[in-house]
Amino acid sequence: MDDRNIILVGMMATGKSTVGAILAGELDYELVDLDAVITESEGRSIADIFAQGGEQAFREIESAVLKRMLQGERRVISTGGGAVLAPGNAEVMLEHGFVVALTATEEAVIARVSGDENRPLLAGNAAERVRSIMEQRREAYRFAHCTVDTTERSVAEVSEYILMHYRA
Ligand SMILES: Nc1ncnc2c1ncn2[C@@H]1O[C@H](COP(=O)(O)OP(=O)(O)OP(=O)(O)O)[C@@H](O)[C@H]1O
Ligand SMILES: O=C(O)C1=C[C@@H](O)[C@@H](O)[C@H](O)C1
Ligand SMILES: [Mg+2]
Repeated sequence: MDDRNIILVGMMATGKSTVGAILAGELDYELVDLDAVITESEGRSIADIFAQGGEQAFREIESAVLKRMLQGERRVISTGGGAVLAPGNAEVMLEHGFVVALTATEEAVIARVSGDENRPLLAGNAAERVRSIMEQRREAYRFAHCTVDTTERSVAEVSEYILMHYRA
């Protein structure tokens, strides 16, 4: 058994936060939810950061917090859906832990985000936005050490699958 961090990446609503909490409990690792750390350290919501500084400002904060959180071990780090986008972030994640990409079909993502108002990038027609973002990010999560499709799996099954690969 090693002490490597586990880093979860993937599109919005693929279950990074939910599965991260289960993994951290199973391994007795520290849970780091990047969106939550950003909100707490900034003292404002993600929606406010986007509204006040635009997506670019959010990405700069996100990259700085990510790099800070990777300086440690025995952590499960649930990243935000776009944390893989800034240049260099994928490399730094691969260097500091076991990176797992969670995927789901467009239909599953749309169903899971319906009624949730907390995602500024989905403002307007959420289904259309999900389709367009998934198209743009088609390649963005491929760098991970391991990929798990969450569409037909419960969060418990996803966690178990990740643990099996992490321990292998
Ligand atoms: N495997 C799954 N099966 C069914 N529902 C799921 C699954 N994984 C997550 N969900 C549900 O989808 C919603 C979003 O999950 P969660 O917040 O964990 O996603 P996320 O990847 O952290 O999203 P974000 O990138 O926006 O932070 C929650 O309601 C959660 O219960
Ligand atoms: O996919 C994205 O770009 C985002 C996902 C969320 O986790 C938040 O980090 C934010 O809403 C942006
Ligand atoms: Mg999350």
